Amino acid sequence: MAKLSEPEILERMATAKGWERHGDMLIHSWQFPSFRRALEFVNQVAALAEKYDHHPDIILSYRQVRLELSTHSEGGLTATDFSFASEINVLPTDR
Ligand SMILES: C[C@H](O)[C@H](O)[C@H]1CNC2=NC(N)=NC(=O)C2=N1
Repeated sequence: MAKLSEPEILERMATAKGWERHGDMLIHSWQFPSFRRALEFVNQVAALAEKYDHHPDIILSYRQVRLELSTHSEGGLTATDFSFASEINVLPTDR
């Protein structure tokens, strides 16, 4: 999976709702009603990570979850990061 060019990244950012770009990373944070809910969400993300063999950095702080997506092997953002972001965006986050 090739590293995306700057124009390709900018084009895809328009569809990555809620995600912020920080250099070579896509970042999104969520606040959940409880630690249990935050952990459930992390477990769903972990299942996707294993399914797609693509593993975001996951920061769980009490009720808050922050995900950082990047393709380490390419040293940048690839199409996989953007498809992964879309998959995460359809997970329930306000249950
Ligand atoms: C062999 C396996 O495909 C690689 O180690 C994968 C696993 N998950 C990964 N996840 C992410 N985010 N970047 C990678 O480069 C990566 N490499």
